[in-house]
Amino acid sequence: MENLKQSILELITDTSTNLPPDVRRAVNAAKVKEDLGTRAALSLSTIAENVVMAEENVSPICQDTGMPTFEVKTPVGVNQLIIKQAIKEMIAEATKTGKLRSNSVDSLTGENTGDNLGPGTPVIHFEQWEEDEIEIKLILKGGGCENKNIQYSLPCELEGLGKVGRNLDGIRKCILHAVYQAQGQGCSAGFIGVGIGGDRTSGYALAKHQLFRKVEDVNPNADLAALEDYIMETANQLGIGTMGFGGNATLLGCKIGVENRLPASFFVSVAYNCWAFRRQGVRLNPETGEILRYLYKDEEVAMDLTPVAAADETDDEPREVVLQAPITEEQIRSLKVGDVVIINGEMHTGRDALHSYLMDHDCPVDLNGGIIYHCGPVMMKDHEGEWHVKAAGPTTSIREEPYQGEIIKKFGIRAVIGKGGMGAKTLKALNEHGAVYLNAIGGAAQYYARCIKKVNGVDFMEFGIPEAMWHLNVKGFAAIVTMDAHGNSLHADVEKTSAERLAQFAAPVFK
Ligand SMILES: O=C(O)C[C@H](O)C(=O)O
Ligand code: SF4
Repeated sequence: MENLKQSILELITDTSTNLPPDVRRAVNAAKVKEDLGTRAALSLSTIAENVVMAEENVSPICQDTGMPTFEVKTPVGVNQLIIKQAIKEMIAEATKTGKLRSNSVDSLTGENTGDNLGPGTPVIHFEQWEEDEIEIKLILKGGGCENKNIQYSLPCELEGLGKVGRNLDGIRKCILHAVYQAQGQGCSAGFIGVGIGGDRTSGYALAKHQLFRKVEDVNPNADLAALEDYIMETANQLGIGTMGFGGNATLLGCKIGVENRLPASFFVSVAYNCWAFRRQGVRLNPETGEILRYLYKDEEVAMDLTPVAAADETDDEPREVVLQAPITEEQIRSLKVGDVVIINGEMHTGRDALHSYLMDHDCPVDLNGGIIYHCGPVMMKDHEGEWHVKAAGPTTSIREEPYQGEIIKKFGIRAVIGKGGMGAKTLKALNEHGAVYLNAIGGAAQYYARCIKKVNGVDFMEFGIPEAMWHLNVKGFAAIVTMDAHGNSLHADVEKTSAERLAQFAAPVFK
């Protein structure tokens, strides 16, 4: 097994940095579905560019490299302990070289282990099989989309859809609702794996397992194949679109599996995966551990980089405004939902640990007129001790909803950058204190890392790399105003219209 470790490291690196061909085909097809010049089409363009950059730089597609989850199958006689040890060592190695973000956090103390190892991480499932080769599959599913997983216990009642019975039509309603409730927060357009039956634990495991099916494969069960087709057709009529900006491409894949259940239980479990659908697999020689072939590399697929809107093709080109930090209240009040802003100057990262801390502490830097970026980057230190950004896309902002309004007020913040939008409390604070919410493209971690010209400093390293407060000098950082200082929220609008559309699918479809 002299090649085992190298093979596992290659698998981890490839999974994190190189989007598989079936996923690329789905993203390319989504771009064709969107109208030229729309926010959704522009976002898909950025996503495509980001995928190319990640492959070229051999760097993470998204900064959240997720919970590494391995599914390993071994022939009888192969020592699984050796494989387990090699996986752990190579996870730590890939973290050291910036292919993975340090993502393993002690749930009680909040301490980041720094090497992606700890109780429960990485996740490794072993199985024995009759075949001669070793198979290792890996999925890197980020936390933002993981948070949008949902489990339904039937029968139930769902707003807009009415009664949900223990039958195929009830399952249909749950899946549509699952896509609706994710909105853009799990970095739509997304993929879903659905598990029907099982118990609460095995139902979710089944749902996640469906994500290992190729995007294009057809369900062998005719009823489920019909349901998958129906969901693909219908979910894309909800109008949520890429990043929840509205649009025609909301769901890129739907795979449904079924297991038996207990008489008292009927679960429908849905695993939501963002567009940055990073999963790969290899077959290994059981003697040497060398890679015989990859499982999800049927052909090379280039990302569609054709421009979505030439300047003269659309009449209502979004207004582009250049902002230099610190920003004045007057500048902020002149912005409207839909404007594109290009930011130059300093911004500060801050996410869950920082927001909670700032509620009852001072801030080490002056945030007056400043910009907070909801971001947990991948960072590397060079030999001179200087920090470099390896990946830096936005994180889901709604988690900071309990704090954001008060933090804006307390520190005089003028702009909050994140993804997925925020709620009514923040919208009110934006209006009262003269601030805006800017949506960056989730998952576009290479695209944004390129805009960061210098790391000015860092505070709160004790929170761990993703949660620390990084002070970043940026140039040409583009984002879209999706909540302005006048009470307008694109997110509230899309949520309302998609809820209305969801309700149109209440009538029974399957017997
Ligand atoms: O943790 C992150 O950086 C992002 C997360 O995956 C999210 O989608 O919110
Ligand atoms: S930021 Fe978006 S693309 Fe990245 S892991 Fe989270 S949900 Fe996925």
